[in-house]
Amino acid sequence: MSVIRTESLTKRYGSTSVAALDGLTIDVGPGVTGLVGANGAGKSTLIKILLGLLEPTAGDAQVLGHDIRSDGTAIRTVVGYMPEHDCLPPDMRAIDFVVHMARVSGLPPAAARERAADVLRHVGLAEERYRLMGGYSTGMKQRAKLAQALVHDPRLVMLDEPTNGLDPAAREDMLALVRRIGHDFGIPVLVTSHLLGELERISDHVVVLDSGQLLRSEATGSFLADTGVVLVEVIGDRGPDGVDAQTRMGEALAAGGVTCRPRGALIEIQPAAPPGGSDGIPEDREAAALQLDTLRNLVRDAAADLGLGLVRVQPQTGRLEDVFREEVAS
Ligand SMILES: Nc1ncnc2c1ncn2[C@@H]1O[C@H](COP(=O)(O)OP(=O)(O)OP(=O)(O)O)[C@@H](O)[C@H]1O
Repeated sequence: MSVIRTESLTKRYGSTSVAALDGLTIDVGPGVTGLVGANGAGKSTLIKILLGLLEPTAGDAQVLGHDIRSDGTAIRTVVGYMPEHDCLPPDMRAIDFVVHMARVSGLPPAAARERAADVLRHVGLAEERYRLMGGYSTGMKQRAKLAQALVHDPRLVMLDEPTNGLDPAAREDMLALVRRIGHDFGIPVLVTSHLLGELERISDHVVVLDSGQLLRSEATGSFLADTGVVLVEVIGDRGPDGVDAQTRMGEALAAGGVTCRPRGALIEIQPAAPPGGSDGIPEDREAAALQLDTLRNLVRDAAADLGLGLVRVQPQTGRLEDVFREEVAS
């Protein structure tokens, strides 16, 4: 089921020749989707287009089945939006602001008050809801912005850099809240971050943008699992020539045709040559599992031949940040 679909979406601001979005085609489903990319990659531009707040230069998009060009109002009725920048009136109390936003969304007064108190409690502002927002910390402001995005029971929420300006503890709290929205409340979430690794723990799916273009769009699991690198650790005695266990094992693996190198106390095995992907990482999971099995057997036999203890043979899961860097560099 598609929550968001875009087709060759392009946006040029004014007469600039550089496109903020450049032929972007994505299909976003339910769950939490992380939209990541460096500053200026086009994340905010995409969100504003999806909300019908900004006209694309070319291309099409639908949000929950609504067309962005003709159904902007309908989209904003069913989508909760947390903007990147501070948009909170400093001389208003959070409770009044969130009630106001609920009323703007069409909730009657009593329901708006009840719902506002509920969402403020959910985001952790129960105690502070009667304080003026001008005196809030950045973390409290981000929570108030999140509360107003949730107050009208949206069917989808778009959160633009919700962790911006937060210290590590507040950042973790915010990420946990985002995960709850997607997983416990079952509301699809599109959440952006310029910190590439930040969303990998809470996202089901990741869309990576680079200079307005789609770099990758896939399930977070496959993103993180396909480095193809395997780490090996052995323990044991030095050889008769004084060579340590790690080096002996590395030499044995190399003699068996395995590309490897020391990494600290570990041995890092690079992905084998195809079958499969051009970089040696098989494209289908079955082939990858088979390749790993063969490698495990080879490693086990080499350790046994040398009389070494095998502490671990472990596929290295990648980090989104590394995948991104490698792809931008290539
Ligand atoms: N109103 C505007 N007028 C002209 N150029 C703009 C405007 N808004 C954004 N841009 C440019 O479009 C590109 C994409 O910007 P956008 O804000 O969408 O990126 P972003 O990924 O959200 O970055 P950030 O994380 O810094 O907000 C950038 O080069 C930016 O300078």
